[in-house]
Amino acid sequence: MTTHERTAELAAAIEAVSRAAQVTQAVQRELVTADTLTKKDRSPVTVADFASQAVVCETLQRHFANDPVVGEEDAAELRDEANEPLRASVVEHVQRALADIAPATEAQVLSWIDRGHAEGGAKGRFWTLDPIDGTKGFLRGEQYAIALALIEDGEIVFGALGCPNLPSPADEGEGLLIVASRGDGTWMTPLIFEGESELQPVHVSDIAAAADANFCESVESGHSDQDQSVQIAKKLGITAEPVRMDSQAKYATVAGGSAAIYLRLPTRPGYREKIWDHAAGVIAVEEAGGKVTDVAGKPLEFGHGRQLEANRGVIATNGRIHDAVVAAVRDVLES
Ligand SMILES: Nc1ncnc2c1ncn2[C@@H]1O[C@H](COP(=O)(O)O)[C@@H](OP(=O)(O)O)[C@H]1O
Ligand SMILES: [Mg+2]
Ligand SMILES: [Mg+2]
Ligand SMILES: [Mg+2]
Repeated sequence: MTTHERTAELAAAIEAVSRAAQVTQAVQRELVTADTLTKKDRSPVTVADFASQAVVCETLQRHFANDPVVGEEDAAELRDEANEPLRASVVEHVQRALADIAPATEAQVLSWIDRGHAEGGAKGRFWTLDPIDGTKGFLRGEQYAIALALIEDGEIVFGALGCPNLPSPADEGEGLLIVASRGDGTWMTPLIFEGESELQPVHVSDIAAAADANFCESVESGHSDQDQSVQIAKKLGITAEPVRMDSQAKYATVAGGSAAIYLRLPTRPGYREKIWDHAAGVIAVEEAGGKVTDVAGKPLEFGHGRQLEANRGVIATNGRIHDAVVAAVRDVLES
């Protein structure tokens, strides 16, 4: 990183996300089997989700005791007597991930998960956490992310996005970790590494014509309208097939320049995007030189609580082609 601001946040976030990734990768190795998909068994991702949130919240609490966390999960379901086996599995994975810190008790694990209950809002400082973004990708053994961002007075100022199944930028280590700090830039490093790793700067693609873009979108047609995206791509003269991937790995892909467009087109009018599904990815793209708005071309507003109440959908681009993409989206959505 080039400046000396937010170095404490950087250290805490790297620790939190890489510890959480150790947990999610262990769960994927040990609990996700060929049967998981065919039996529609969601228990592995449930264990990984809760354990990841516990580990990130413990780490944040150790570094920034007073910072609230707006996390996707809470422990209510885990406290249910019927869920004793699930709870035991979560506690065991958290204990392993924090073995060098302290022997964690069940009560502590549940209380760390519950630290994610904050409401967010327009004033003050809070973290937002998606302990596993792309739960469907996790179960398929495809892309998922651990997404953590810091918001101050409604503005994202720092983000860390761990993508265990994206390629590492080094021979050492597994997975990709993207970090971004407002006004400073975006960097990448191996997500899990032995020894010291360098942060390398990340930049968006420099294409100037939308027709030359690769675009990415969700694997899930229920999360983003894939019929409309075909029409938008056609209008822009894009001939490349869409790159479909789960999670905020899409933002990482735009930040790193492998794609110049990420489209998320509303599938139903009532849905509101969640802040933890976007904050870390948005700052990664913006600080890499790109631009992010909603489908109407308005900036995303992170100061309205747990949801993006003032926005619909998302358009992320390399910046240079943003206006052309917004215009094409408007034409298709209005037709
Ligand atoms: N109808 C909908 N429209 C848009 N996003 C939705 C949605 N229903 C669920 N999601 C969100 O889509 C996220 C995954 O995004 P993607 O499809 O890009 O991988 C989910 O995050 P989780 O997997 O953390 O629950 C969930 O919050
Ligand atoms: Mg999510
Ligand atoms: Mg999630
Ligand atoms: Mg979810």
